[in-house]
Amino acid sequence: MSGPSFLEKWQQASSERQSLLCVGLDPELDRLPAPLRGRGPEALVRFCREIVEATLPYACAYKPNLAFFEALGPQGWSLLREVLAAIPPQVPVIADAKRGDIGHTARAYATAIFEQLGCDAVTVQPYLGYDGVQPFLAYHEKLAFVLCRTSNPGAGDFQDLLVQSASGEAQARPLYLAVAERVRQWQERHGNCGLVAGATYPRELAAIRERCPTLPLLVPGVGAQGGELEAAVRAGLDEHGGGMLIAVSRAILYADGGSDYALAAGEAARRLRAAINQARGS
Ligand SMILES: O=C(O)c1cc(=O)[nH]c(=O)n1[C@@H]1O[C@H](COP(=O)(O)O)[C@@H](O)[C@H]1O
Repeated sequence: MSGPSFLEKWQQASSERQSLLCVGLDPELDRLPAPLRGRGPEALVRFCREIVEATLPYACAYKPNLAFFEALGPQGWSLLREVLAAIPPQVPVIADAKRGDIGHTARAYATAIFEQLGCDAVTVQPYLGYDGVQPFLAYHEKLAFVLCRTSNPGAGDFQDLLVQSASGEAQARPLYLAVAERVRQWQERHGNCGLVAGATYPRELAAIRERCPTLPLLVPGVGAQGGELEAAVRAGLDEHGGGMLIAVSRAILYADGGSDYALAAGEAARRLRAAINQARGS
């Protein structure tokens, strides 16, 4: 029998901790705090585990970005597993992997992330269309966050291009809104979709929320990327004052570069949760 779904874990963790904060785990060897620097990959695992312990009271989810573990070489995957083992099973984990490929390759990616790593959700890109995402959605208890309007400076290069459906029925709209509309249709069929929308673009985030009133939104870009927290929260909330995860990595991980790093990370997470809740009006 399978355990609780991503949605069940997220709702439980979010309401228990009164939190929409998702802590991003993006560790880099040369950014480790002074007491751990130069002590090898095991120090990186220790760092992540201490960050998890310190932020746990304030987090509704964790989001390790696989790139930072893959960058460690052949050991990366097992180091990631050691980090994941420190996250209590009732707290959901989103593998930030930004996968997407032709169907049978996407199936292999989904197996790796959901069955081998045991993560509860994943980030995917929609460029290949439905059959590139469907293998992830086939895991009913998991969730796929589809990139919609990303947080980076080049986000608009493609995502803002105006597109029209081949039949010409719908009005031309930016590609990111066409993605949002399509993912809303996938959601009706599968029930386990979400969207990624950057906090750095609150206007676009609001347009996505308007078209997708009930889809879970994963919202990175607050902190190191300069996204304005209050504007993002207001733009992304659903009608129940939730429905989003504000994902923050560096502003928590590197809140202090000295020996107080874990304490400082916990304090940064506590403040972020409070600021998010203030913007929610709760
Ligand atoms: O999918 C993501 O999480 C993501 C999408 C996006 O549009 N922008 C974005 O920054 N991210 C990820 O979110 C994290 C942001 O990290 P910080 O800027 O340090 O909080 C990184 O792991 C990014 O890869």
